[in-house]
Amino acid sequence: MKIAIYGQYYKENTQEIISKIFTVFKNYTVEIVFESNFYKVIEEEKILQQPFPIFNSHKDLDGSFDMFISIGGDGTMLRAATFVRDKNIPILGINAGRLGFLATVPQESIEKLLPLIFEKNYNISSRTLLSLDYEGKDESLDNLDYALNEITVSRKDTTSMITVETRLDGDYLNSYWADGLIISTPTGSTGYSLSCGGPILTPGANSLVITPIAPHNLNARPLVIPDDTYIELKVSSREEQHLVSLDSRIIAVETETILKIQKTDFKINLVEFPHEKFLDTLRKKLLWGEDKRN
Ligand SMILES: NC(=O)c1ccc[n+]([C@@H]2O[C@H](COP(=O)([O-])OP(=O)(O)OC[C@H]3O[C@@H](n4cnc5c(N)ncnc54)[C@H](O)[C@@H]3O)[C@@H](O)[C@H]2O)c1
Ligand SMILES: Nc1ncnc2c1ncn2[C@@H]1O[C@H](COP(=O)(O)OP(=O)(O)OP(=O)(O)O)[C@@H](O)[C@H]1O
Repeated sequence: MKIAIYGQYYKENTQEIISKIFTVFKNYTVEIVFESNFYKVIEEEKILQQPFPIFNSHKDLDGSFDMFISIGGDGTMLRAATFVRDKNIPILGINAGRLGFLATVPQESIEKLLPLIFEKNYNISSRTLLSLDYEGKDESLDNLDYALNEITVSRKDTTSMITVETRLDGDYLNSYWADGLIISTPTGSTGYSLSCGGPILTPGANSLVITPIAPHNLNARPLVIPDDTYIELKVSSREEQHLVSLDSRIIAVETETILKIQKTDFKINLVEFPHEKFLDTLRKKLLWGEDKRN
């Protein structure tokens, strides 16, 4: 099995996590390839007993890889998706972070759960993504014009609200007067959208959520729409530019630009183990099980 390993940070517990992974791997035939920046740091820390091959960018990943292991929190998982892109390589998230909604394997369970990938005892949770297009698209996007969690428009360099004219399949929906607007996938529904009052969607729901950020149209509420809807947003503002975010990445765009948002034709596959399924994560991470009355 050929496995890519990626992490954004080296912290005091990274060595222990890598050592647990290697303890499992030594029982199987595994070809390990590290992401180059992560490899540089762990080499400096001298925790590897032999050299390993590296990959530098998404271009170095191909169909020969069976699995992509992300060591970190949800932010690292979002970055992992930018390496994997449309390559269909399943991503397994080891949670070295805090919440770990997407990175579902706790450090303590590495030795128990990792062997399951070799026994093929896991499910794939396919996640919908959103793509962004507009005339004069920013080159800095470097083809990273899609989001696993959400695409958001928001105000820039002003405390004044922006107006977000919104069309669904060409039909006028509303002009939100707000700090911004979130278009969220089911995956992103437990992220920013949730903080703004949006509903939680299970990963398999074929829907998207449009959630305004602090709307002054007090009647405006989060709206669930089919995920094959073609969404157009046009922001008006006192400023010349507004912000557009795709997950953790952010760019400035001229106001009055028509932003075209739709579902991508590929998905990101997350590895899901028994007992670490979405519904378990909901109860554990959003503390639903903490109400002692039931
Ligand atoms: N007010 C908010 O809630 C708010 C504001 C901005 C961004 N975000 C979220 O943060 C994401 C970017 O992550 P980052 O690491 O760069 O920022 P960050 O460091 O500010 O982390 C944001 C938090 O959101 C959590 N998170 C991310 N994706 C999630 C998901 N799908 N379900 C549940 N929780 C999730 C992370 O665990 C982390 O605790 C964005 O995609 C957005 O969803 C949330
Ligand atoms: N490779 C790693 N080794 C050890 N700890 C890590 C590693 N990557 C991340 N962490 C820890 O997790 C924290 C958060 O990481 P990350 O930015 O990936 O997630 P996040 O978006 O903040 O989400 P979460 O709430 O899940 O932590 C880091 O500040 C660090 O403490």
